[in-house]
Amino acid sequence: MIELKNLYKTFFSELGTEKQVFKGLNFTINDGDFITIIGSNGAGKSTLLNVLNGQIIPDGGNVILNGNDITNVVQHKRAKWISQVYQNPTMGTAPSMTVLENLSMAKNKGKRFNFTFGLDVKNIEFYKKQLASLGLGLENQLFTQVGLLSGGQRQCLSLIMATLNRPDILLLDEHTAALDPQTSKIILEKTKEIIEKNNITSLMITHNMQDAITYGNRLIMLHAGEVIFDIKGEEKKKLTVEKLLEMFRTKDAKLSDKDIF
Ligand SMILES: Nc1ncnc2c1ncn2[C@@H]1O[C@H](COP(=O)(O)OP(=O)(O)OP(=O)(O)O)[C@@H](O)[C@H]1O
Repeated sequence: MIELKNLYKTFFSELGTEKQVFKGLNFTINDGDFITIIGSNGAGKSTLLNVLNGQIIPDGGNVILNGNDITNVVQHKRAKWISQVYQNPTMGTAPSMTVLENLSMAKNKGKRFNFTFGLDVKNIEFYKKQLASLGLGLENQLFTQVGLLSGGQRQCLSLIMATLNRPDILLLDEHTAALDPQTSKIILEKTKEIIEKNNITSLMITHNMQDAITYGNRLIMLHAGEVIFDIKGEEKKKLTVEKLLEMFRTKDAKLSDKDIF
């Protein structure tokens, strides 16, 4: 279980303006939750993931993982339990290394560097099986440099790499937003399969409301750094885009549709 307790975070721009993103956010993530996160630009979605992965240390409040306070644990130490796939397919993989080398590196994450990691031949069949299940031909490109792959292939590889060692928490920051609809669907389905099969606690940011409804057991909407909707279980299963929009419109007359798109 992850508890975010009374979180505060303010950013200061170079021009001296300040942006208070969180002002006392409380939020609990249960083991096995697959939470989709929607909300307008600047609502605090990425900041929330960055507080979880340790890239951003909050100004106030605590991040508690299974009863342990990890608020000030640095990002590289959290990488043992937390994996992330980013929107940009160029992040999360090393372009000048081959697919096999990237996979080997991910498999050995957190272990001491050793000079044979680039020759992880014993796992080739395992990697091939993982890649073949995507249906994008990556299993035949183990010795191709990652920089030569398409964005979709690279994002698939990032997903496989992020989940090879079954992280405790998987963070997905609009990881299919830069892909064509067909590839996006393939990766979302694979994401769902990996998460469900391994029961990985996951948070996925998306601007696609239908995807937010289709995937996961829980949907939250962030607005101005607050969770204004937290929809779970049966209620989530019955949700439609129209219902969600209606809930949003009736929540606060000051909000408009542009606040969620
Ligand atoms: N490092 C930073 N320095 C200054 N301001 C920042 C920084 N990171 C985020 N912000 C500001 O904090 C606010 C929240 O940003 P965040 O990236 O969390 O929003 P978001 O909900 O993910 O938005 P989007 O949908 O556009 O990605 C925004 O106004 C953003 O400009």
